[in-house]
Amino acid sequence: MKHLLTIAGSDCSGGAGIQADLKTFSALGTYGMSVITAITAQNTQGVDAIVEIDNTMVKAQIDAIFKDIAVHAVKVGMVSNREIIAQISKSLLEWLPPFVVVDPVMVSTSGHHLLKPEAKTTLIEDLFPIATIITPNIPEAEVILDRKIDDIEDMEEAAKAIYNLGPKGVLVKGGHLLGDAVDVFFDGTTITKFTSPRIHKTNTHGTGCTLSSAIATHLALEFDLLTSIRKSKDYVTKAIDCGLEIGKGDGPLHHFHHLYPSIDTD
Ligand SMILES: Nc1ncnc2c1ncn2[C@@H]1O[C@H](COP(=O)(O)OP(=O)(O)OP(=O)(O)O)[C@@H](O)[C@H]1O
Ligand SMILES: Cc1ncc(CO)c(N)n1
Repeated sequence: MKHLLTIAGSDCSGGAGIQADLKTFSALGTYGMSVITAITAQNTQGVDAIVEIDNTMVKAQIDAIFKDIAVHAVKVGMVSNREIIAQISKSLLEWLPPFVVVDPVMVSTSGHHLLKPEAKTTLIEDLFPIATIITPNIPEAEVILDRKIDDIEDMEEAAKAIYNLGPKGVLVKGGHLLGDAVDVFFDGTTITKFTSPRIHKTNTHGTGCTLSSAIATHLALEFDLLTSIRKSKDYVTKAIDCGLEIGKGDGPLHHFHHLYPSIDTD
């Protein structure tokens, strides 16, 4: 049994954040654990309120887990502010989990800052260099690089430029473009594109959280990086396609363990 840890924010409506991560870990047959960095009051329509957790409590949660339980991979999501980011970086450098997937969550679809704008530099300097892979969506890649991304060629250039900020791999996600959902990966030598047909459904709340947790899970299950991305994209595509009609806005994904019977969980 592999043990997965998410360090992220709570989404009380269960579609994104910690809740999406834990559902993904379970659906893929692993044991999930969580360090909560912030509590959000949100639903399928938007974010109403955010409370950040004190960084000493973030440290205490991380230490409580690592001093007792082996962690086979970590996913980092919403990290809110500079103090929390610096603490996570310090703690991960101390405990050294084998894989760290960083989803640089910044602004919710409804326009709320899930990362304080002044914390962007700390995110880049403290977390990118310890990441096995980082998974920005197009708006996040634009903020990281301070440039526009309009097409797949721009995504390729962005993946290469973000790679120079220190992660071992960069996946620029194409959910925000039109046409097929194309994600672009760069590992320092080769660009690889992952394409799936765009699903015309509104239940896409939490796609990014789900993809990054699934990548962390497949890495823990000892798949290589490219296979982990491919299997994770397949998981997200199926989970969107399963179509849950929950809430009045952008609904959540359906995490279906019986779609993935082939994963050996011993
Ligand atoms: N309508 C869609 N049909 C098929 N795949 C999609 C669709 N929307 C997003 N994806 C895929 O879902 C994954 C997440 O990409 P996306 O760009 O939506 O991330 P995100 O914006 O971080 O997600 P979130 O909604 O959690 O903030 C990518 O693999 C992307 O290609
Ligand atoms: C807690 C949380 N993390 C990440 C996202 C981005 O999907 C969100 N909406 N909420």
